[in-house]
Amino acid sequence: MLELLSEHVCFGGVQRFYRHTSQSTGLPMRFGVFLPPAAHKADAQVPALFFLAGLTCTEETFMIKAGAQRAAAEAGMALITPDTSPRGAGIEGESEHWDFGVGAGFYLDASEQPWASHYRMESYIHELQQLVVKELPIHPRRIGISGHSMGGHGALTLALRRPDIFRSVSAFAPIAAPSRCPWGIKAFSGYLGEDRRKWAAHDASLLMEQEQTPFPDGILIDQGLGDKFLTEQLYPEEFEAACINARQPIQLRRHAGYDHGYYFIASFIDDHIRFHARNLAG
Ligand SMILES: N[C@@H](CCC(=O)N[C@@H](CS)C(=O)NCC(=O)O)C(=O)O
Repeated sequence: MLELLSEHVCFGGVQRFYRHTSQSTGLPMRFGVFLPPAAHKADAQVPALFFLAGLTCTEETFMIKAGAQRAAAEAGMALITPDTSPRGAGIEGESEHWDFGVGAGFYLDASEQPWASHYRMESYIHELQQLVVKELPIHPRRIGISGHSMGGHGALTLALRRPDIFRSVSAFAPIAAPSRCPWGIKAFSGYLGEDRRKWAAHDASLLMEQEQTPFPDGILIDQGLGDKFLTEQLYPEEFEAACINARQPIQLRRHAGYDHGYYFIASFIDDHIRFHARNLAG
């Protein structure tokens, strides 16, 4: 059951925000949807791009800051923006850190208490995918996924774990080797415990080592070279090397001067929308 929170006409399509009760997290969750003009036609089923945002963000951040709606309207593509964590779980200290807990769900299902009951963001994204396909004019199999930073980690890992659902994948400045960076180590220790075998199932570079070209149309990653988190937290070169070993086509574009923020994302989002539109056309 979807509760419409707001609706705005945008580039001939419509920007909406919804709330619903999630079985996966056991809590009310919010998400954003942009439907392009092509979705207004009778019996329309448009392709959709899930965009997973990064640490401290909400379902609104990408919709407000990336300026993606113009290209999505032109490409006839829906945009779906989930929140970045459950909210209101009532776990002591869940809002104390900006890189763990609220706003930092890392798109995985926690196995450790007190997080395991509500912090189930991987299951939630799958629940949301099924919900939007059922309730909105979205094609059930033409679904792509992208994301930024923690959301780039989410996009790469969810796509690698379920390439049958997410048929096209890209990322901006992803946390590409979380098992070896401070953000990833903190999140994986807290949500998954200390057994590093569990971590490997949620680490894009380690997952890619076990793969054989899951995305023959390629993976697109953009990375700003002025990104203050690049050296300590992101490691896109590790994911690139794993792709080359697995014969997975990858385009890792390195952009001089661009930082980690949404001015960088806004500069290249149109390329990502067109990349996914091409991959999901068939
Ligand atoms: N609060 C952090 C930064 C958090 C941050 O940069 N978040 C990124 C994702 S990892 C983001 O998209 N923030 C929202 C924005 O830039 O509008 C700091 O103090 O360095």
